[in-house]
Formats: sequence, C-alpha cells, structure tokens
Amino acid sequence: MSASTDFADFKKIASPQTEARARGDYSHYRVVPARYPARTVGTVFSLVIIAAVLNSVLGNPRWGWDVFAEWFFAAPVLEGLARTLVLTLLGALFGFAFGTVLALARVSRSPLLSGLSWTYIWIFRSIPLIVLLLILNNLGYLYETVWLGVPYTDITFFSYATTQLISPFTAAVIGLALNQAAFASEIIRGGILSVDQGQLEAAAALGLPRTHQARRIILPQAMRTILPTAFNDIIGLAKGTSNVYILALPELFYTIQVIYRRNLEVIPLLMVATVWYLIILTVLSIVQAQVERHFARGALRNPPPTLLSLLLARLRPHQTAQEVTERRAEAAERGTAPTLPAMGSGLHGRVSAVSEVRRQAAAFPRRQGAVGEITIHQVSKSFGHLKVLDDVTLSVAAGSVTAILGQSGSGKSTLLRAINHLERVDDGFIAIDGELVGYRQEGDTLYELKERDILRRRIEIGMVFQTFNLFPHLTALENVIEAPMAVRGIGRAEAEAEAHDLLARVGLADKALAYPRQLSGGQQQRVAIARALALKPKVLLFDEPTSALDPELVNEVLDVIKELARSGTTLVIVTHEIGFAREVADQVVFMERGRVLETGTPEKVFNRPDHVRTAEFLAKVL
Ligand SMILES: Nc1ncnc2c1ncn2[C@@H]1O[C@H](COP(=O)(O)OP(=O)(O)OP(=O)(O)O)[C@@H](O)[C@H]1O
Repeated sequence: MSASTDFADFKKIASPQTEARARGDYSHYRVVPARYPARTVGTVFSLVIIAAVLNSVLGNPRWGWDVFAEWFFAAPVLEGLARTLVLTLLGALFGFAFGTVLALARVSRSPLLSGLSWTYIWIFRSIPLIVLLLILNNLGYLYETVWLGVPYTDITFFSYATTQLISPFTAAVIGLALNQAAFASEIIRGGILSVDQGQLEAAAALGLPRTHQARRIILPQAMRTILPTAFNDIIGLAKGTSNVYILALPELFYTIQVIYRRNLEVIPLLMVATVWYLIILTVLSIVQAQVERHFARGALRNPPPTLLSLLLARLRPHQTAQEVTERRAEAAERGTAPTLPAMGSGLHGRVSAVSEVRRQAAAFPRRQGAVGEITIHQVSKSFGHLKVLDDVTLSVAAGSVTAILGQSGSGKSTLLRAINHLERVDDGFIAIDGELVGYRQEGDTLYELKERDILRRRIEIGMVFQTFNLFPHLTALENVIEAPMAVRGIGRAEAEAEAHDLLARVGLADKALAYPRQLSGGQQQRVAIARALALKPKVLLFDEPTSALDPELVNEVLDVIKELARSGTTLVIVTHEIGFAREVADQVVFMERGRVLETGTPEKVFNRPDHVRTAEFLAKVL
C-alpha cells in the first residue's frame, strides 16, 4: 500500500473530532481530572465510617429520636436558646470592646496604664467565672446602693438600690463580659505584636496620628492573627454561658436539665442541646470564614474565590478565547483599555515601560525657590555602649541631592532615621529650614515635642524604606491616599485624583488597584515613592531604596529618583550604587564608624578622595 493511498484512506475514515482537531478546535475534548488511588481509598473509608455512625445513631431506638423531635422546637427550649444567644452576643461584644481597650493600654508607653491593664488581666483570668458571677449577684450585700455624685457635697446624679439595678441577667452579662475581656485582651495583644515593626515605622513616618495608626494600619493587620483564636474564644463563651445556671437563669443547657429531671428522658434532651450547639457553632464558623476573608485582603497573592463568586462563575456563560480577544479589541477602540504597558511583562514590556516612566516622570514640577535645607549639627547617638553616630555635622542645601556612602554598620541608616526623628539623638540637633526636628526651642532650651507634634512635622519629611514597608492590606492607590486624607484633610475624590496622577508618574497607572504582594519589588518601591510624594514633602529620604531589588529592577527605581532629583526636591539617599551617586548627587558623604570622614562633590570624592579609608572603600566597591 503506497503512502498516498494511506493518506487518502485516513481522510476517508477521519471522524468529525479528527477534523475539528485539524482546525485547531479542541472544544469537544472532555477533561478527566487526575486520579489519586490513595484519595479514593480514603474517601471510601470515610463513607463507610459515616454510614456506620449514622446506622448506629438512627437505628438504635434508645437514642429516642421521637422525644428529640417533640422537644427540639418546644417553647421553653427556644426561650433558653434565645437567652444563650443573647448572653453570647453581649458577652462577646462588651468583652472584645473592653478587651481591645485593655490590649491597647497594655502595649501603651505609659507604665501606669500598662500596669493597670496587666493587673486586671491577672485578676480576672485567675477568678473562676462561677465565683465572679456569684460575687456580682451578691453585690447588693457588699454595696447597698449604686451612687454617682460629687463626694462631700449634696450633688447626686443618680442613686439606686444595687439589687434593683443588677438583676441576675445583668450580673450574667457583666460577669461574662469582664471575664471575656481579660482573655480577649491577650488575644488582641498577641495580634498587635504580630504586626511587623516596619509597618509601625511606615505609619509613623507618614505622620499618621496614633489612633489612626491603631485603627487603620495595626488592628486590620493584627486581625489575621486575632480572628482564629477570637472565634475559638467566642465558641467557648457560647458553651460557657451554661455557667449562669448558678444564677438560676434558664439558658439552653439549664432548661434542658430542668426538663429531663422531670421526664427522665436524659439522652434525647441532651441531644436537643447538642444539636442546637452544633447549629450555633456552624453559623459562627461561616461568619468566621467570611470575616477572616475580609481581613485577608492583600495577604495572599491569589486569594481563593468566594462561594458566591464560584457560583456566579458557573452561572455566567463561558467566554471563548476569541470572545476575549474581540472584547479587548473593542475596549481598545473605545479607549478604555490600559494604555500603559505592564511592568515586568517580558523584555519588550519592561523597555517600553521604563521609557514611559522617563517620559512621565519628566513632568515632576520644578520648585521655584527650593525649600528643605537640612542642618545636622554635632549629632551623636549610642545604642548601649555602641556609639553609632559620633559628632556628625553636615549641611544639605535646599533642592540638592546628597548620597551617603559607607561600609555596612557605619551608621548611615541611623543618620537618615535621625533626620526623620524615627531615631532620637543623644546629642546635637537636626533642623530643616531652620526648624528643629523633634524639639521646640525656647531660648537655650530644647523641649522634645510630643509625639502628636512630631508626627505633624514628619509630613514635611518623606521616607522610602529599603524593604518598601507598604501596607499590605491596602491597594497601591489606598497606600498613597491614606496619609493625605488623614493628615492633610484632603477629600477622598481629590486624594484619589492626585494618587492616580502620582502612580502614573512612577509608571504604575495600571496597578492602582493591585495589592503590594501582587507587585514586583521594583513596582512596590515605586508605589512607596508615590506614597512618600503624596504628602508633598520638603525633603525625601531614601534608605538603600534598591538594595532589596533584583538587579534588573534597580534601574526602574533609579530612573524615578533621577527625575525627582531634577525636580528640586531635597533628596538624601543612602546607597551602594556608586554609578548612580556619581551621576545624580550634588554632594557625596562618606561615613565610617559613625563619623563623617569626608564630604564633597562626586567628582572630588570619587576621583581625589582626601581620606585613605574613602579610597580603600571605593577601590573595593568600584
Ligand atoms: N536599634 C538598635 N539597637 C542596637 N544597635 C543598633 C540598632 N540599630 C542599629 N544598631 C547598630 O548600629 C550600627 C549602625 O547601624 P546602621 O543601620 O545605621 O548602619 P548602616 O551603615 O546603615 O548599615 P547597612 O549599610 O548595613 O544598612 C550597627 O552596628 C547596628 O548593629
């Protein structure tokens, strides 16, 4: 048989599927998921166990399912259930509200407040709940009246008999809440401690007030750690409400006990309580999953889909690749398609995006009559016995660019953080445009500013960190608008417009809604720059802005800084990028062991250093 005959025969017997495949149409394919024999054995084993348990529970008449059905919705049981739910809700609500206050007091810098909080937690975690409930129920014996007024005067706002004010129900709510608060505060404190230190510094560097830092930055991130334990605790509380039987309050379990003592149907009635507790637990678990999901924003690169979105995706008609292409073409025609190339999407994407950054960043406004002159005068700082800054004196002209070089551990970052007062100096002073950083001068006396005032002054000094320190639970846009809205009091619409503008200038117009973990290192650092710029600072400090980056991404960030340098903002940059410093800096500072060894123009320091150590260092790094 010849080859040509073969081919002709093949064409004759070709099925519709073969022809479709030849056209590149694979839609008829059936997808068969991979098989895992061990998983199948496990599933079969689980089914057998479930069937055996169901058979034993439903097939045995001694479980008394008819009695169960009779009492499951009985009025006294439902009343008891309602009381259990109300006690759980109020106990959790007041307990966690008070627990949050206790946790914040415990981590506060006031030793008295922290000590008070510690003592409360110590006492209330030690007292058994039943004892606490009994004490509250007998408060009338200790204090006949509850009274509020001005002592040693006749002024009385109210006065009630204690027994009239504290009913068994009120005693139960107060007791549960006080007990819950002691445990909740430790759960919340654990969450607060789990938040990265860099996040606190980034919020402080933006000048956000302390309450705002706690509410918007720290607690939302702490929630991821808090929630699983907190829900455990609430479930414990729901079951622990049975302790209020001591006050003769008929909650669910107490009601069940009263009933089975009368009719002696112990097991069926215990099952009534068990199934209701199971239902409460299931509802709480569903709520927990939703709340956890909400607070997981930005924590995962690819968050799993919600049940609702899965359902909607199933209902939505399937979109073919061709339809997707057609829609993109339509959007491009309407001008709604993203016009900026995505950074990091292949070599071509990167090259065109970098030139886009250059073009857009050239639009940074130049300042007329630059501000932001920095004076550092005889500054010293020690950590224990280690003198990290030793009599540092330095002057940075307004609108200039200063690059700080030096070996690791020479005190560069500490100096930068001192300019921002993230580090308090021991000696000397730092001033910006003649205004002291962190202090108020009266005559010859310097008064350290309160934190609120320091935060307000920090608005003038932007800072970009080595490890970006973006707020991971906020999108790029939200990271940028947070401080202008909170600190400068700008309205959301205006702040968003400015933020879009800034993100476009750093080449990230199409990434406004991405969370930091969905961005590359270079992109994250550019968002951090946009975030610092949003407050329109006089001075911008960069702490090794490219050292955490892949060499390929370094230029993305350096390009943006170069454009900033031309805009007239005062820049101080700790860097190991010698070529960049040579190109951009007006002044180069070389530090060694906490001292400034030499300063000068790049031309002088790099070509004719005065100090032998500078020459040695440059010889190593160049
Ligand atoms: N909070 C601190 N407690 C104790 N020692 C510290 C603290 N912060 C910094 N140091 C020490 O101070 C010295 C200077 O640190 P700094 O971070 O300023 O150095 P650097 O020149 O920026 O170094 P690198 O280039 O490696 O970042 C180091 O020896 C460091 O161990």
